[in-house]
Amino acid sequence: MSPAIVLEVQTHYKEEELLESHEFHKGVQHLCERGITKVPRKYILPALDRPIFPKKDGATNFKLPIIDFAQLQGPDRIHALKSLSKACEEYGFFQLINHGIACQSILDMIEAGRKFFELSFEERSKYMSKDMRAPVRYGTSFNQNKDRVFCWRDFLKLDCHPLSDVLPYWPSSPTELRQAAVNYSKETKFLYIMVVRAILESLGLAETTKDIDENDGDHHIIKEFQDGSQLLVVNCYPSCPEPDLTLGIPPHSDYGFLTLLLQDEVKGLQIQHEGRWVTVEPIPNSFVINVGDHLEIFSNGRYRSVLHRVLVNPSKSRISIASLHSLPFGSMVRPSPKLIDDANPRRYKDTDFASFIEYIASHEHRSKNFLDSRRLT
Ligand SMILES: O=C(O)CCC(=O)C(=O)O
Ligand SMILES: [Fe+2]
Repeated sequence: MSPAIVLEVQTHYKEEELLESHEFHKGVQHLCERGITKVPRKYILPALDRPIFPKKDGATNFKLPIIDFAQLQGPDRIHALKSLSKACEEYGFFQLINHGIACQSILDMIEAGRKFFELSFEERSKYMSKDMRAPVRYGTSFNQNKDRVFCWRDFLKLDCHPLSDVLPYWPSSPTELRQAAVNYSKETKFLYIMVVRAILESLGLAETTKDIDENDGDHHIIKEFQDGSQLLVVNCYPSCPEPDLTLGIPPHSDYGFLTLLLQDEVKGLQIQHEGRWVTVEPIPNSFVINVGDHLEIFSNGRYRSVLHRVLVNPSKSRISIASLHSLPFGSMVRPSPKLIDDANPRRYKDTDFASFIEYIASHEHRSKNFLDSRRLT
């Protein structure tokens, strides 16, 4: 070992003598409040899993497809649906602009989320829970009960369905959090339903939105979407002294139907595209929307649930808010029969939310393993 590496390892050890292992379960924000200046070993990824930061002058020109929600609702819907379908097939992701949600609702939600992470650890820790189905859950890493290497993120998860049942459990501090999250969850749910309608239409499952309302057939399913579950996840990624040794969230795909993600102005989200990691540039007042595992299954593999991960920043902390939407807890997810024929045989087994929860609770995180377990070979 070179003297420089020996010195680095010694420094890591010294700082870690001050930390006991249970401290890692208190979260990254807590570690930063303790004043660490090095990433503890618990967070250091094996060399091959570490991110490579794009060189300043080597920034790629990657642009995620942009879908204009106003265009989707207007006379040019057919054209917008084609772009939507192309984005879901080729990227699994798109940015939605002109979505109609008031800027103030978005700012209020981000601000309330940020304030939650500024509370004292004692206050935050009231919401820690190992129960994956708890209506509110404050925690850290990806799956802190299973992860061998921790990741550099703390989270607050708020179950939103049905709102009247879960609301009394949500944090009462900061005082504005409940109201901001109620408004935000209702508005994102409405937007989600509108996007689902467009997605069904783009898959050729209805000629027009009007048919979706009138035909019972496959489209009583819209009702199922309306009754579906919604989870708000406030992700907090404190600034990190050695961002090239760790990740905010390791590569994963989202399990549900669609995720509507709000990122603040600090970039960090990367998606896997054509075999490389590309950074999603934040567009102010837009949503990043991605296809989840359930939509990949429902579309029989036509729309892709794509791996993504989060880089952390050496000087800025970052907040993102993911609104994860799925079918109701007990519903079966299966390829739509209309998308299966001789040329496109069924490619996935039926699945339900309960088996997903069971799967992740008992497996260490590894990329797309849940979806892989549902594939018919
Ligand atoms: O923070 C981000 O940009 C992504 C978060 C994410 O992937 C998730 O919450 O599933
Ligand atoms: Fe995700």
